[in-house]
Amino acid sequence: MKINGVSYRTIWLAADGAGVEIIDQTRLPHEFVVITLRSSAEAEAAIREMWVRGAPLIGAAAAYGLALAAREDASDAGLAAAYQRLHATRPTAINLKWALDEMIAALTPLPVGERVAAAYARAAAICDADVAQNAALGEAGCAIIAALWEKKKAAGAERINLLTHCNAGWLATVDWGTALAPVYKAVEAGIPIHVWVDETRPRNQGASLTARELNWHGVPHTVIADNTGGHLMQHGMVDLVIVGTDRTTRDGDVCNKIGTYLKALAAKDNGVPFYVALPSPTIDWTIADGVREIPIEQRSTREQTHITGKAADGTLVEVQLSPDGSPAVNYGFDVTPARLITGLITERGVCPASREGLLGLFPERG
Ligand SMILES: CSC[C@H]1O[C@H](OP(=O)(O)O)[C@H](O)[C@@H]1O
Repeated sequence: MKINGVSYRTIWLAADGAGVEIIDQTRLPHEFVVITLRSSAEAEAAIREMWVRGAPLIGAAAAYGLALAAREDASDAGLAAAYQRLHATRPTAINLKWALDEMIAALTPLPVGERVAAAYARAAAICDADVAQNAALGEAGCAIIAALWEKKKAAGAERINLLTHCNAGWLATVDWGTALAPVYKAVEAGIPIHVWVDETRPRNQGASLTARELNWHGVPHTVIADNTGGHLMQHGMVDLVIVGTDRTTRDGDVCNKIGTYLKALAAKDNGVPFYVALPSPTIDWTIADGVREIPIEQRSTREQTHITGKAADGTLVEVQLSPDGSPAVNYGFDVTPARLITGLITERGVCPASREGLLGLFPERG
């Protein structure tokens, strides 16, 4: 995507062909800082501390993390140890395990001396595939928006109002994004679209990252408190919802940022179409029941009790929100059952949130 006219991905190979460069998303929206990862330990930290985040980008970062690990020790044991360290960074996004499995499958058949070059090549291919998949799902989602716009335009509407939760934009992937890819494609198609941006407590990925993206891209948007969406839906101010996902089961249950389930309930109650956008590496074909089988990350309660923002003098400051001694709990994700989902938007098209729907698009998984 473009930032002030300059094209960026979220992760790329450094000019020296060894380091891996990322945008430090903990510094956004107020500071744009690029970090060069030079070790597998730094790649682990980047994922664990959410310098990079978002399921597809976590996968891409893990892939390059294993390439950095291969430079350190390309033996079977060395790669296996790095796999475990990277896999342990965050538990929910299945893209992490998917990417690590892809890397191991590509490297272990090779002589040790060929593994570093192959690792960087496979990591680059994983990134390129993510970009292509998200562009394709963006087109599929844009068709949904376009059809809805035709109806709304005929009824006299001036724009399409879309609500999204958290950040499932290009900052959550290598490029294009998932939930926001259809928005960018709709903007390219000249459809007047406005985005309601859930701030998404506690880390505020919506307010700090989705708003940042849409601001850079010139897409009309409004940041709202997480609890506002239901009210907007009751008053006909939301035409559709598109969110991302960190892991979707073979039966269509969707794990996404905490609060997604509540938006889906409100959408169902108000007859608002609720779509989930995902590239296929986000599908966990090994599980069916998302509520019971998907591990939900719990993060530091400091993310809940404190917040960081820009002070009047432009410096970034952290302040405490709740009183000393008041306990907090910080669940990172929840699961939206398939019954609440209108459709899944994938790189192969749109399908119902069901085993039959997914197998219709991915028959090789049958
Ligand atoms: C396209 S994946 C985006 C997905 O990832 C976010 O989680 P986190 O920021 O904690 O990595 C959130 O669940 C988004 O929907």
